[in-house]
Amino acid sequence: MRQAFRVADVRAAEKTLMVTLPDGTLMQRAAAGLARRCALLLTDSGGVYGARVLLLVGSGDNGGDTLYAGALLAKRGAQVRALLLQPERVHLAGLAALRQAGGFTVVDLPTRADLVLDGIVGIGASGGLRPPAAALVRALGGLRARNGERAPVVAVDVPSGVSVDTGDVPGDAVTADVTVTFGCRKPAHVVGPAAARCGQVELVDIGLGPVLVADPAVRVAEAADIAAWWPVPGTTSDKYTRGVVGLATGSARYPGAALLSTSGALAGPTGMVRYAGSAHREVVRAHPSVVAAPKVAATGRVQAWVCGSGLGTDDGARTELRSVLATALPVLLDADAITLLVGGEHAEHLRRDAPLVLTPHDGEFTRLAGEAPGADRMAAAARLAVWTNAVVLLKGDRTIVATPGGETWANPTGSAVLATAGSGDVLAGLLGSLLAAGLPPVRAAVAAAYVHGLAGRRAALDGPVTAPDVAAAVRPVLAELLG
Ligand SMILES: NC(=O)C1=CN([C@@H]2O[C@H](COP(=O)(O)OP(=O)(O)OC[C@H]3O[C@@H](n4cnc5c(N)ncnc54)[C@H](OP(=O)(O)O)[C@@H]3O)[C@@H](O)[C@H]2O)[C@@H](O)CC1
Ligand SMILES: Nc1ncnc2c1ncn2[C@@H]1O[C@H](COP(=O)(O)OP(=O)(O)O)[C@@H](O)[C@H]1O
Repeated sequence: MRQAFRVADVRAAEKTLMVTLPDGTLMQRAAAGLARRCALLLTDSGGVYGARVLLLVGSGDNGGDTLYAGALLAKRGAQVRALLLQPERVHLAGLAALRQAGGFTVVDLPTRADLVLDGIVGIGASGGLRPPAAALVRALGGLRARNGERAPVVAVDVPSGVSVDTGDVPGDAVTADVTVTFGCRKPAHVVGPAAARCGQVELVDIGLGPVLVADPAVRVAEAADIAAWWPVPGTTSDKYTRGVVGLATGSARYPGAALLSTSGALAGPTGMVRYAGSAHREVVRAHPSVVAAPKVAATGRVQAWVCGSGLGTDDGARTELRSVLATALPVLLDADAITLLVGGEHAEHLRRDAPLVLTPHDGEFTRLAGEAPGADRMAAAARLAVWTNAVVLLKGDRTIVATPGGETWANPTGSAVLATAGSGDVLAGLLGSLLAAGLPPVRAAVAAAYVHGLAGRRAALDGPVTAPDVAAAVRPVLAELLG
């Protein structure tokens, strides 16, 4: 598992560490790691010696890191130029080091650079980039490297222009090929549109770890976590002990949602899938292993329910939702079931002891919460989790999972190809299967989003992706993940 920390917690850790270290030590560590990564990039694209390196230098310590890293590259023979955003407030020792190593300053953006280091702002930024910095960022696209392509950009700590604690991108911002960050990841590296601006994120150890005692702002699961959590059958398992998931999904209007949620559930770890709803005949025809009935009330025992995908919002749908919420089982509410919660009609059922998981997209979130997720998606998901006492999976490019207890996760495997009708139904079925197999709801949500994202990526290898392709790709993804 990876973790990302808020700026205030990083600052506190830095302060603790600085007490025991000579001045400037952390900046030297940061700059050394940064220069190492830049040298590797340049080596891959024709060598460090003679390469043209452009430093964009703001007036804070982020600019200081950049100048020292530039000095190290200049010592290795790179032609290093620094464009200072506020020359009167530049990090003086950093500039002296650069000059001493043979680098110098320029006042205009050159037309050629083999590598650009973005040291305009780091974690000290507040608000969107100010006009001079924003104009510079806009002009970067015109820079060409020695191979004639767009000049590669390394962001120092974070791409300038992103909101570090929320992952929002409020205006112009750098789009980096690589982001070299120091001490720990920050939320902007893993959530929101900022994450996509970072390119490959590389962490330089500056010794912050032991003094970073705060809870992480957000966690990110890795393949090993998912493999360790994913339930697998043992020698004594039978179809019931593996868990049975119930699906109250689909309707006469949306029979496809029934089929897709079933496909998702069948790819999960349970030993049986029971379907309850008007599409019961279609479901059994397509998936003979499913045990189907027309209603929740007529369905045999299950260990968790998925309700809502394509269910509709009529009285029949209301009845099914009520039946599911009245059980003492874990319940996942998706799509129309979330819409049915609006107005508080089912409020008394939400105060249940058994786990509840909600999987809204932005529209459903807005309907239920009364406001859009906005710029801070982590905070928005966390608020809804507390308000509903549910684990909330807020869908998107970096799907967020938030618990009522304050834990937040960001999914790293998302892919825009998942933005296709019915892929959420597949996710709901898969997540429900994990719940029924006994996984704690937060792990079920994190694992389902992770595998669903990988399935989207895998399906995309064969061309344009539809929801059935995503469901079909879950199995090969799991085969690889679980070895
Ligand atoms: N923490 C650690 O462990 C370590 C941290 N390290 C490094 O320190 C960095 C943080 O440095 P920092 O605190 O000096 O802030 P930084 O990001 O350079 O920004 C401040 C400058 O930006 C300006 N500015 C602000 N907002 C702006 C905007 N919207 N648009 C334009 N300008 C804006 C602001 O101007 P002012 O508001 O003062 O007018 C001020 O001049 C961190 O990211 C990492 O690289 C490493 O050296 C080692 C260990
Ligand atoms: N731009 C995007 N990038 C990555 N994933 C996305 C994007 N847009 C949607 N998704 C994912 O696709 C799925 C869509 O779910 P949903 O909106 O419920 O679709 P449907 O209701 O049609 O099944 C979710 O898992 C969501 O996270």
